[in-house]
Amino acid sequence: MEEVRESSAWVARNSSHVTIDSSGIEKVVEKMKESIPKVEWDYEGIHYFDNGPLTVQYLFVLDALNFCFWPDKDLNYDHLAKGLKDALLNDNSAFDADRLQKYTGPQLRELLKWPRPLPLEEERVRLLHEVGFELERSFEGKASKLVESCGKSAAKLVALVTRHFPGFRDHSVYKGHQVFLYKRAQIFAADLWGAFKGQGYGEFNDIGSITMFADYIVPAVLQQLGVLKYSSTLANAIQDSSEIGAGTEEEVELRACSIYAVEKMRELLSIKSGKQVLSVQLDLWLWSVGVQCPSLQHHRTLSIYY
Ligand SMILES: Nc1nc2c(c(CN[C@H]3C=C[C@H](O)[C@@H]3O)cn2[C@@H]2O[C@H](COP(=O)(O)O)[C@@H](O)[C@H]2O)c(=O)[nH]1
Repeated sequence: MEEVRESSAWVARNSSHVTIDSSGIEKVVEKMKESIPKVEWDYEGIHYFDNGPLTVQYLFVLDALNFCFWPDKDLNYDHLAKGLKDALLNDNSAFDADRLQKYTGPQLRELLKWPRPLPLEEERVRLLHEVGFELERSFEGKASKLVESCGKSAAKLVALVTRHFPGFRDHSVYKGHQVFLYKRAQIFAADLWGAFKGQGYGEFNDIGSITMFADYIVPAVLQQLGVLKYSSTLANAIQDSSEIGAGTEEEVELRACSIYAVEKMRELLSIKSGKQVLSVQLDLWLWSVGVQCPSLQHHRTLSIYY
């Protein structure tokens, strides 16, 4: 994940609209260093888990669709995770590679028991087809084969996922520089690690190489904590819920500066606590804080990446 770290650091150095406040980082770390918040994966109890390959298939489908919930004010991540879980409990072949290639928008809605079109529904369906097609073509239809071929390396898994599945290639060109953010590919590795508790399909020797997952919740939490500071124009745009275009400087800075800031928090926390802290742990904590704060104002970008 060096390319994610390096390119995010480049954005942070050249940023125009978002700045990272090192005194804000110090304050947060000072408060956290005695007891590093440990958030259980699936603390919500909404994910499918059977300790086997079907869980891997479930998590891959989940993360293929893990983006852009906000345009429907009642929809959130929990509906997706729980909806896909119930679908699988009802029909354990629902995510077979051949079935994934055939879903239509209305069928996906029905599967998730959602009464109206999903945000970016056509894209969601297209990405499901892509996952089914490529799993069938290269991995015997099974996401578990994809994971098995990574030799317990999360970095290899992210590389393989982004190489085979164009929908996971979450990157941007910022001031002429290619920036890699890879939110859904990285969260897939983290979800495996969390669900399988670092064993079996979730065993990765390099889980520390994963960065935080640049979504629309964590940047808002970092801003509230005083870690990120926004220009007044950007702060107003977020406050007014104005849409921020995908690939704009503002959008890339919000995401890349979040990655860089969490890396800095992790480094400082590891030094101050004398324990190795993972970005995944910090992410899960920050995200859980954010989703429990209904008044949190986040940036609004129409994107298939997060
Ligand atoms: N950085 C980060 N972003 C995350 C997650 C998760 C869920 N991870 C689960 C896995 C195990 C745990 O127990 C978690 O439940 C979703 N998201 C993002 O949030 C946004 C949705 O928000 P809202 O519209 O309010 O539901 C959307 O961009 C979605 O992609 C995370 O962990 N980290």
